[in-house]
Amino acid sequence: MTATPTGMTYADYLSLDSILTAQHPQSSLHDEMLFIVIHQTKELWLKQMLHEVALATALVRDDKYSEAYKALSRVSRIQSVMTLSWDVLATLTPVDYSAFRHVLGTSSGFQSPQFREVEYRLGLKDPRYLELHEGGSEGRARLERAITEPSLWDEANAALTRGGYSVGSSDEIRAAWLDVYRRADEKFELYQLAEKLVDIDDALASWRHKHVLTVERIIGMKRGTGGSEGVAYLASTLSKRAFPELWSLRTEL
Ligand code: HEM
Ligand SMILES: N[C@@H](CC(=O)c1ccccc1NC=O)C(=O)O
Repeated sequence: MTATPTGMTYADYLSLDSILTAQHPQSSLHDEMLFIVIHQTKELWLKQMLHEVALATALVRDDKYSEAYKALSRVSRIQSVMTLSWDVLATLTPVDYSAFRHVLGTSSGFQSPQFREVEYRLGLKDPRYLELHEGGSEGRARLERAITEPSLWDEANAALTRGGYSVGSSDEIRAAWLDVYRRADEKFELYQLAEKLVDIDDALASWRHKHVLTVERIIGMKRGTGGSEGVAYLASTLSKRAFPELWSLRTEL
């Protein structure tokens, strides 16, 4: 292989010096490295998901549906990889995790601004989670923007309005999407958009299921480091839906 004319190397391009020196285990225990790498990988995938969701939201706003489907399909494939990665973490045994769990202090997935931003950008805007992020921090500022700006679901419903539907209440939103599903042949652009959104909600629920199952496998019914009840709290999030009307309308089909 010849060098590129710019002199750019693999290590330069990927900032390997930064990312491969960013693992700082707080114990000398072997398995803590796995815990760190799994979580750092997750944050990189969340970053890519936010990048795709932002693009898809703008494309839906501009009625560029087939380009939006590409970004949305990529989001659900990333979610599949994240769900599969629970199987790697499940090799961490309860005894091996409890040996270093104390170094985590009160840190927790609760404090991941990117996870919450994904929820907010999709349309799941629960303001109670804002308080978990320190006022004035970069994460808090991002979440405040995300909760204010139109979500992917807001833009999908705005597309319905442009298509002549009225979407003032949840009942109207469900009735409008129900009509799209019943007339999928004519309304194929909106119909396909809706099914891409269901793919994402479905994949998010699968990720949540695997999280709660893996957590029960590793810490049983212990409380979470973030202060929640643990498994009971995570189980309570399983019914969350970013696009609830796309689920409830199915009873009518
Ligand atoms: C040993 C492994 C893990 C355990 C025992 C665990 C446990 C928990 C618990 C108990 C909570 C509730 C908050 C709390 O009280 O701390 C939580 C929240 C969370 N965890 Fe984990 N977790 C683990 C690994 C992971 C991994 C690998 C990810 C991401 C890939 C993750 C992402 C999250 C997120 C995003 C939340 C917030 C969820 C929400 O509010 O809906 N966790 N985790
Ligand atoms: N809540 C977990 C700890 C945990 O999940 C965590 C702690 C620090 C950094 C990342 C974590 N996991 C979720 O993103 C526990 O209760 O053991």
